[in-house]
Parts: sequence; C-alpha cells; structure tokens
Amino acid sequence: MDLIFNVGGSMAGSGGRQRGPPLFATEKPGRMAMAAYRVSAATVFAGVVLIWLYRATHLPPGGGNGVRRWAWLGMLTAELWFGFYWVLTLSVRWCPVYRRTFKDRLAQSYSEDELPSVDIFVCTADPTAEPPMLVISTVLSVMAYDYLPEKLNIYLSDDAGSVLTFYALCEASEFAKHWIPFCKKYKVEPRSPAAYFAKVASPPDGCGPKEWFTMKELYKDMTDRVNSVVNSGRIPEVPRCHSRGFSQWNENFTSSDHPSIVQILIDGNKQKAVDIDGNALPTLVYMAREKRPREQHHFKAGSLNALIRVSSVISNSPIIMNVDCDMYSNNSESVRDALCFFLDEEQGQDIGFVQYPQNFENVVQNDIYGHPINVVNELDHPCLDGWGGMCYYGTGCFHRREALCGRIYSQEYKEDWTRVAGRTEDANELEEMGRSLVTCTYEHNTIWGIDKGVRYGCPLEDVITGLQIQCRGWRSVYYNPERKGFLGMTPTSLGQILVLYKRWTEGFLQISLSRYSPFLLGHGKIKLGLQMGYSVCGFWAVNSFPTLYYVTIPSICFLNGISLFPEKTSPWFIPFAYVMVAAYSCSLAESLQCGDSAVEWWNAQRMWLIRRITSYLLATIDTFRRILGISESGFNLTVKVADLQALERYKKGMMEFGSFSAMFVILTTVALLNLAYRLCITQINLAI
Ligand SMILES: O=c1ccn([C@@H]2O[C@H](COP(=O)(O)OP(=O)(O)O[C@H]3O[C@H](CO)[C@@H](O)[C@H](O)[C@H]3O)[C@@H](O)[C@H]2O)c(=O)[nH]1
Ligand SMILES: [Mn+2]
Repeated sequence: MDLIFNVGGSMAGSGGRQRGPPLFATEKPGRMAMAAYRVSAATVFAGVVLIWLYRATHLPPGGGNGVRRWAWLGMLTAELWFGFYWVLTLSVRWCPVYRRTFKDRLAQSYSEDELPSVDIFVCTADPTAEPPMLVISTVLSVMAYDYLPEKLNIYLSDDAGSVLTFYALCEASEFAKHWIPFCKKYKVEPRSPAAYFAKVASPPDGCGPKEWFTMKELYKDMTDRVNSVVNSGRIPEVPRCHSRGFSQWNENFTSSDHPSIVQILIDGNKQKAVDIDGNALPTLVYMAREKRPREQHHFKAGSLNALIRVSSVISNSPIIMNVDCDMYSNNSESVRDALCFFLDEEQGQDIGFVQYPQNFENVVQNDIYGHPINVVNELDHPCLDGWGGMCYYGTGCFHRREALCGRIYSQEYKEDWTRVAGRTEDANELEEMGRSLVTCTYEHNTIWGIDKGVRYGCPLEDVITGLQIQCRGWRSVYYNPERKGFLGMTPTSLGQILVLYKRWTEGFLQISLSRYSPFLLGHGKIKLGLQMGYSVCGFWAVNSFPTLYYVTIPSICFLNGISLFPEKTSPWFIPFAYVMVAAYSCSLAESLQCGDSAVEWWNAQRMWLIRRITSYLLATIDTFRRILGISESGFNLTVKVADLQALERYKKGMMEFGSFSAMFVILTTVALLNLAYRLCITQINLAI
C-alpha cells in the first residue's frame, strides 16, 4: 500500500524541557487508494438503495393467504438492516492510520533515569484451566523486558488464591535470576521460556552449548518440579523459597472463601534482589484478593482494580500494562515502543492508552475456523485508531494510570513521569497495607468499578472501560509492530469458538442497550465515526435474525414455488448481482491485502455465517432472558489446555463439533434446508 508519511511533533522548545524530535510517526494510505475505496463504496451504496427501492415498489398484493407479501416484507426488513449495518462497517474502513515508533530518539531524548517506571499486571483465575506453568511463563516473559529492572514491577493476581500457583511463582522468582540475564545477554526472543524452548533448538549467537544446555536443564527442572507439585496437589515440606508466604494457606482456605494475600516475592528496592550477575531484578508481587461467598468479586475487572490499588502503595508507576496469563510477551521492546507514544512532547499529552493487537500462535495456516485476525488487525483497528479511539481489549495494553483511575483530560495537566510511590522500605508493612486495600468490603460505597478503574457489570468490562476513558477526553493509540507484541492461545474447536463469540456478542449487546452505548455515552465526546466503529461489534447480535431469515425463508418459499428475487432477465436483477459481487470482491481484496490466503478468506466468510445464526442468535436470546431476570451473567474461562487429538484434527482442517450444543442443531437444520433447495434447483435445471 502506498503511504503518505506524516510526522507529528515539533522541534520547538517549550516550557522547562527542551522539546525533542517526535517519538512516533503516523502514516495514512495514499489519497488514490482511499479515493478508489470510497468510490467503490458509493456504488455499492447506490446498489443497496436500488434493492430497497425494488422491495418497496414491488410489494406483492395482499390477496390469497398473503404468504408472499409477508415473506416479502420480511426480506425488506432484513435488507434494510443489512444496508444500515453495511453503512456502519464503512467507519472501520474509512481512514486507517499506521503508527511507527522511534526508540532511538527516545533514548536520545530521555536518559534511563528519566524514563517512567511501569507496573505490569498478569491475571489468572484457575490453576486447572490455566496451568501454573503457563502463568509463570507469561510472568517471566514480562519480567525480562528490555527495560531497567528497577523500574519494572510485576503483579500476579490469582483469583483462585491457589497455593499451587503461588508455589510456581516462587519457583519463577528463583529461575528469573538465571533467565533474565540470559535473555538480555543474548537478546533472546521470545522471552517466555516455554515459548522459547519450544521454538528454538540451538543456542543463540555467542552462547556456548554448555551455557545453553545448563539454561535448558534449569528450565526443565523447574517445569518438572512445578508440574509434579501441581499433579500431586501438595507443596513439598521445605519449599526452596519463601516459606514465609505458604503459612497463609490453611485448611479453611478455599478458592471462593479466603482472606487477602499480598506477598512481595522479589523486592526490587532491596540490594539482595539481584540476579546471578549481580544486576537488579524487577519487583515481583503475588496477590489474591479476599473472596467471600456472599460478596461480589466482579471477575477480572475486580482483580484489575485490586491490582491498581495494591500497586499504588508498592510502586505507583505512572504506566500500567496488563496481560492475560495466556498471552506472553513476544517482543522485549514493547515497553519502550509504548513509551514513545506517551512521552512524545507534542502528541503524547492526551494519550490515555496504547493497545497492541491480540495475536494467536496456535492458529494454523488456512485455519478452518477463519479467525479474521489479519483483517481486524491490519484494517479495522487502524481505522478505529484513525478516529482517535482504538478500543481497549483487556490484554496487551499500556495505560496511563491517571486516565485509568478516572482523571478527565485537561491541557493543563502535566504528567510527572519519574514519580514513584512514597513507600516505606519495610516489605511487611507494604504487604499489610496492600492486604487492607483488597478486602471484599473495601470498594463498598466507592466509585471503584463505576468511574474509577475498570468498569463492573458487563462481560466486556474492558471495552466499556476504554470507551469511558475516551469519553473523558483521552485519545488511544493502536500499535501493531512487525514483531508481534503479544502471543496467546485461542480456542480451536467449533463449539468453543461459538461459545466465546456468544460471550463477546452478549457483552457488546449489553453495552449497546445500556446508557453506556457509544451513541449515548459518546455523544458530543467522541467522533461519530468512532461511535459507528464501536457499534459494528455492538450490533453483531442484531444480525442474527435477518441472517437466519435470509438463509431459511427464501429457500422454504422457493421449495413452495414462491420466488422472492427478480428474474435474471429483469433490470432489477442488476443491483442484487452488483452488490453481491462488489461486496465480496472488495472483502476478498482486503483479506488478500492484509495477508490472508483466498482459502482463509473463504473460511472466514463461512464462519461469519455460522456465527451469525448460532452465537449471535443465542447471545440475543440470553440477553433478553437476562433483561427479564431469567438468567445471570458470569465469566466462563476459555479453554487453554488443548485436547491433543482434537488439535491434530484442527491441524488437518477438520471441523470439530465436540460436545452437543443447541448451536449445532440450528446449523444442521439450516444446512439440510439449503441442501434441499440446491437439489430442487438442480432438478429444475436438469428438467429445462
Ligand atoms: O474471575 C476471573 C475470570 C477471568 N480472569 C482472567 O481474565 C483473563 C481472560 O480470561 P480468558 O478466559 O482468557 O478469556 P478470553 O476470552 O481469552 O478473554 C478475552 O475476552 C475478555 C473479555 O471477555 C477480555 O477480558 C480478555 O482480555 C480477552 O483476551 C484471564 O487471564 C483470566 O485469568 C480473572 O482474573 N478473574
Ligand atoms: Mn484468553
């Protein structure tokens, strides 16, 4: 794609600090490319209007039993919706922007001492669904960021309060003393040991085989120890590290009923906390907030807010980054990249958060489930960014603490990047203070979860939180570097994928129907294009009924000798054919341009249809049940441990139906109906 280069920032001096060169640049597609897209969109729109006109002017008479008339009106309604929805989707194609950072300039403009400290939050919720080895590999990957260790603080929130996860984290804190210097010395990537040893089979440049094998053995030993403890469920009598922490678990302790635990495993402020080369280590903290059966805990949002408070007494960094435990850092430079945005003197002032895309390492080539990752990452998100408001995804995101904690943007506000917690040196005291901030009752009668921290009460707490931050005047940025910032796992069986989408669709629909809908909350505060951009997902659910109608009623009518489309010879056939051909060719071209293969595009189209008539449909039904008070919302963790046989089938491109689900009944019915329709058409053609 041809890009227009547009650097922000200026060289002029301002205020106390000499204004340096811009730390990031923003690129836009060339004018010709944009104009071509807009012209083709305009012709499709003309086609859509003609279709509406045809439906409106050719309404069948109401005589007889009126079946054709009703079916026709249904088609008109479905097509009105599709047309409207298509107009909404234009917003996520309109003006993409692509960001580029200049880390060398960051280094020139700021000494290491002047750089802000960063708090990193990792969340886990269940040692069975999220094995401790997975969790600590993610933790180690962020501990090993290429950044001053004194300025890195890693917090693990364990919503299960599992002693097994705590044990694994203790092991990780020891292993880090070897792993971090190894990574830094040989510039190893990725820095999750699990991912690294799974991908790399020989020593990095400059590293002798002996050192490499020693490192590998250390990792293997740790894995064996952790897995054996996890399998037996018992902590050895004298765990090698931090015996102090283990005393907090007693017989009465369960995952849903326990007091708060805050344990500083590595205190970066202490001289003792050094790696094997004598360099400082990042601070590492374990936190399990108090849980009581009768108290609401608000799932992941609750744990993020607890982390915000605990970290405020221990490190209080101006930047907060959070990752899910199943998303490791794949790029050791991500912190510096993100800082290029926040620290840009000219354009960084109003940036509230920097979101990295989600990428999945277990998605295979020509993936049968057509994960639309490339188009979303290369086109949809750059467009949201173009409207000034990439959404917050809940993982792989760097926040300005102040913005996350509810501050309204004002031009006068100047961030103090070097501020730290005015903390005491005594770790016991800090832990005690931390524990008191994460009790069940702490948030009662406060604005936590409403106007402060991550929002409560919606399965998509992250999206709504991001929207709220934008409505307070902050801008957000999307950054998609060549070397992916984060890699995670996504479900690879049809049943699980549909359930996941159902959860997201429900969340989006809930937002759209609430007073937090982008059109209400964002009115006058964010751009219309961005409101529309949010609504593309917000209205996923609404697509279900028109789509189900479109894939069933015309076939049923046809089988009964009723036609709902113009004859091939009629001029009205042209807009139908044009809209279909133009829309599909455009989407194919986009997919290819974003790096998909034609097969992947095809698979993605199939999945769109499947999702619309299953996940979206059930999400809509469940949302209305909830509104009527028949069911309650929750947070079902996605599966992270793959069934090996299912994985093999996935790699071979076989669709996995897995367990029984109502969704499959809908799918099969629609498929059979359309098969009958096909057979009927073939017979008619043969007869002719
Ligand atoms: O009570 C809970 C439930 C979940 N989590 C954590 O939340 C994260 C996300 O859960 P996961 O099961 O992996 O959900 P995904 O479907 O993969 O999550 C996607 O969708 C979520 C919103 O539905 C976002 O919060 C996530 O960032 C996004 O990756 C994980 O680290 C969990 O440990 C908690 O900490 N406490
Ligand atoms: Mn996940």
